[in-house]
Amino acid sequence: MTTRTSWADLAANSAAENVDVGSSSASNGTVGTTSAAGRPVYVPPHLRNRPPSADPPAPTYTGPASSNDRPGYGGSRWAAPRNDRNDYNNRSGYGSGGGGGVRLGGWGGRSGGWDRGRDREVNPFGNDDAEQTLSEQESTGINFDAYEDIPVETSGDNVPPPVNTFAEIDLGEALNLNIQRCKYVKPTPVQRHAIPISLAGRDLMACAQTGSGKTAAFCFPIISGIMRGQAPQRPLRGARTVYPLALILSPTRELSMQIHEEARKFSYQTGVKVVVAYGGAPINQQLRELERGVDILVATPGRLVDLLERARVSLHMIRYLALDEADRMLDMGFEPQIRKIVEQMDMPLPGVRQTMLFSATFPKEIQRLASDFLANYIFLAVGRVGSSTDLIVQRVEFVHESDKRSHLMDLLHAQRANGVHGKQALTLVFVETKKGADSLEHWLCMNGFPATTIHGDRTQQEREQALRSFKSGATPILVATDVAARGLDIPHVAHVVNFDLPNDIDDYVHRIGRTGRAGKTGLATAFFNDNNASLARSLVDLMQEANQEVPAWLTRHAARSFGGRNRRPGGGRFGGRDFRRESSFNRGGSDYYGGGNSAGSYATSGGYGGGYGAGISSAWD
Ligand SMILES: Nc1ncnc2c1ncn2[C@@H]1O[C@H](COP(=O)(O)OP(=O)(O)OP(=O)(O)O)[C@@H](O)[C@H]1O
Repeated sequence: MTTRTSWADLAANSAAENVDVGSSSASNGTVGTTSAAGRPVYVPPHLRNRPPSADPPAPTYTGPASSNDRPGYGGSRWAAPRNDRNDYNNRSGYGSGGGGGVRLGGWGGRSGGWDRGRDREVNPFGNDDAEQTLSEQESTGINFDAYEDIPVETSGDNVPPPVNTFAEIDLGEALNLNIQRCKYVKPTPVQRHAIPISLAGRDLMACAQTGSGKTAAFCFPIISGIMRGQAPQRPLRGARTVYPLALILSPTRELSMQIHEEARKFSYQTGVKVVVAYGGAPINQQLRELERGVDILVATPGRLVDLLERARVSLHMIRYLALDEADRMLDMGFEPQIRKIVEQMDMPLPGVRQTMLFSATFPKEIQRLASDFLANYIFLAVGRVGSSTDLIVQRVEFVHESDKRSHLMDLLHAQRANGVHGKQALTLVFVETKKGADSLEHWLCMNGFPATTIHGDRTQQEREQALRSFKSGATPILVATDVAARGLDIPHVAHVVNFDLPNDIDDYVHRIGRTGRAGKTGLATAFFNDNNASLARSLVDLMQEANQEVPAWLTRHAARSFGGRNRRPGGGRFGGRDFRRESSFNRGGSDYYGGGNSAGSYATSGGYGGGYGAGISSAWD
């Protein structure tokens, strides 16, 4: 099913909502797990990790459900099934089919902040008065029209319909208030589709443009699900083992920190506690934070494996698993660690937990791997790199290796002369190696352009300091390796320069996506030479899709090149398309993408109507 979506149309529907649209530039949360995140009040060990005392008594969650408990489409896995949409007020928890009206009652598990009798919850919005926050914050005015006509494609079995407004979805009052505090007036296209899918309890593989709000798309259903679910009874395995209910994995420390900051804002005063754990920072501090209680754990894979091996974290109670930048998490480097976490520890199986995979790119071979983690999932594709919107102007210039520095200098001088290089206009320069990053930074500084670097050889403290200095505009040029290519949401990045182009077109997509975010425009310049020949064809394809001007010399390069890994026929307007379309599922000849009903034949021929990963994999073996 392909639907056309107009954000402009949605503007009319959001009249009932009274705040202006804006990005979350209100962000001023603390970075990492500093003690400022909450002033601890002593809690005896036997009372730790217990649901807050104000919670109503609730039925016990007794660990992974039996196969009979696995819900099909239409109900959350973690709440009592709800047949009558009117009786939710009588229940302490309920499943949501998504798409209902605003409901204020029926939230069984939690209400209010997690600080009750324990830690004090620091206001991540930096302002204790919510009303004041709403009225006083300056609107940053996301350009919703920019997303008009964005192509959306969904496939899978019984896809829940999208929503037009947050008000249509029953996320819970406390979360709705935080959405307002973030100044999110209406859902972005990926949120319109992904949130109802997740609220319906479905597994999801979602591929949506950079900067289009994927973080909220997976955070909202998780927070909402934990809020409405039953208060868990964590096993008493060891006083020091903690049992998060949701796990969000991301490939880099900085991205984990950013997701943590966002999730803390979304979960403010909901009773849901978010903790982050990542490498390079003192583990003891993170352990202390975990001991104070955790519902949602945001982590990088390496640090999480460490915590699991020390038996300080158990995944036994995981109800929600989200992988951000999922294609990166499953590529060569990370896959063994991810498999260990997801398949070899004590995490509930696919179909028992709910799994959500998000990225702006989803190569088919990675989809194949990823589907091991999913059960009867829905594939969602929403646009690609500002594709139909031209949010990012892409320029490619032929620059010999030896001329790159002087060429960069020319660009920066021109920028300065044109006034683009003001305090708020930041330039992100991608290079291939850590050594190259240091040496370019040094050279820029020597030539009067304040720059800093972020790469894997710097200490975590240095990395964080560099990012802070760049974000604040104190050092308006950041020279980075691919460690900064994914996920980082830095307002005011006006220009991304690919000083060294990556070998993979998907990496290019993520890099240039550091600008032109949330409806804003940006510029991406790439230095191309003969060393980048293998990228030529996919670069031309991508630029054409995005209505960019392609230089004739690049088209000639593309005509000469053979494509290889980077040629992705059929990718079309999206960063990926459901690989099941071309797999053995199609052998029966049924077009299960035509609509919800045809999925029946898909399920039958594919043999996983029951919604289990094993069925999926056997179908292509
Ligand atoms: N509904 C909304 N209304 C306004 N702004 C939003 C909305 N949802 C998200 N945003 C803002 O859009 C920006 C980009 O969001 P986010 O970082 O989640 O993008 P992403 O899709 O994860 O990008 P990437 O692919 O680069 O990781 C953030 O500043 C976020 O606060």
